[in-house]
Amino acid sequence: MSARPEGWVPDCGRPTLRLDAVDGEHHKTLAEVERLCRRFAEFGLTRSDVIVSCGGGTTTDVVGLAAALYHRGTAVIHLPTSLLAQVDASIGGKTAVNLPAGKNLVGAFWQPAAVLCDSDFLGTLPPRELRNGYGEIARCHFIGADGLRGLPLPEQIVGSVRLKASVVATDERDGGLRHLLNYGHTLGHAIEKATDFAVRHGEAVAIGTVFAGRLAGVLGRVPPDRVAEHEAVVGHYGLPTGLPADVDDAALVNLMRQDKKVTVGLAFVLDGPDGAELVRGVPERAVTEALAAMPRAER
Ligand SMILES: NC(=O)c1ccc[n+]([C@@H]2O[C@H](COP(=O)([O-])OP(=O)(O)OC[C@H]3O[C@@H](n4cnc5c(N)ncnc54)[C@H](O)[C@@H]3O)[C@@H](O)[C@H]2O)c1
Ligand SMILES: [Zn+2]
Repeated sequence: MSARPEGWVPDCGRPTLRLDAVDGEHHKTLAEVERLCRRFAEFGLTRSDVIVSCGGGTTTDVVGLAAALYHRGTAVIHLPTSLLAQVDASIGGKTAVNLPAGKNLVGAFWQPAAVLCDSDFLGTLPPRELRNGYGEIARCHFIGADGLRGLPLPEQIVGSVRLKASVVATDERDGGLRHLLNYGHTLGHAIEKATDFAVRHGEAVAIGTVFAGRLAGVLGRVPPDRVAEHEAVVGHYGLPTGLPADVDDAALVNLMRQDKKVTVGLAFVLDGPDGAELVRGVPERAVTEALAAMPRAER
């Protein structure tokens, strides 16, 4: 959460240090990690203590990395307060900060001792931030949790967390199955970069999910009704289904080539007869064709 004056901290019967985190991508830095660790040391925090993060995904990422590094690993509990952090960022043990060269370039795997998702926090979330979190919930439909539409929000959170936790339990270090969580993310990341992050992550993933369906259709991996289901699911959550007006298809293709899943050519997590899987070496022709057919937001 943004810097605030001293507020209420529950009495846990132990000496407690409360630190105000400064959130947002610009503060997801090693300098912020160092600032926190210095304060931990001044306070006398030991490895048998526990660090509690409370905030959106930028906060759980920074505090999680500080916890991973302090005394080579101190227990951390996350209290995520944005929908995106509840369904995604706080789960799975990835922590990271940004460098000028790119997002999340310095990090560590550090599993939280617990994650407590309290949907009451979401009552103050701006509508666009809420919708942003729905982008990650929407993509769950195609990677193993297809019954979340229409459920009450707490159940959607539980379903998304359960799915992510089960994938991470099978592949904690991102060696294979964890790729599935990147459904919709190849184009999503490209859209974020092409728009200089004016399109929020969850919105970009939503558009990327529609595209993943269309690309799977072009490649003959899924029938037309399954392609249409992508647009229907994303639209159901009130998320954008079309490309932003001003982005150039060729620029998007170039950005997608730089995706970290790619070794050669273009790679996507795509639906198919056996469910979603990572598909490498997707022909550029097919990508261009699917992009050209995407709906576009009006200028
Ligand atoms: N570690 C992972 O596995 C993982 C996964 C997905 C995303 N992430 C990271 O998560 C970050 C995005 O998370 P985010 O969308 O939560 O961003 P964020 O932390 O910037 O929070 C978004 C905005 O919501 C506000 N906010 C948060 N909780 C609020 C509340 N309860 N009421 C009112 N306002 C509130 C914040 O002040 C901020 O302005 C990115 O940096 C991304 O890289 C990490
Ligand atoms: Zn994501």
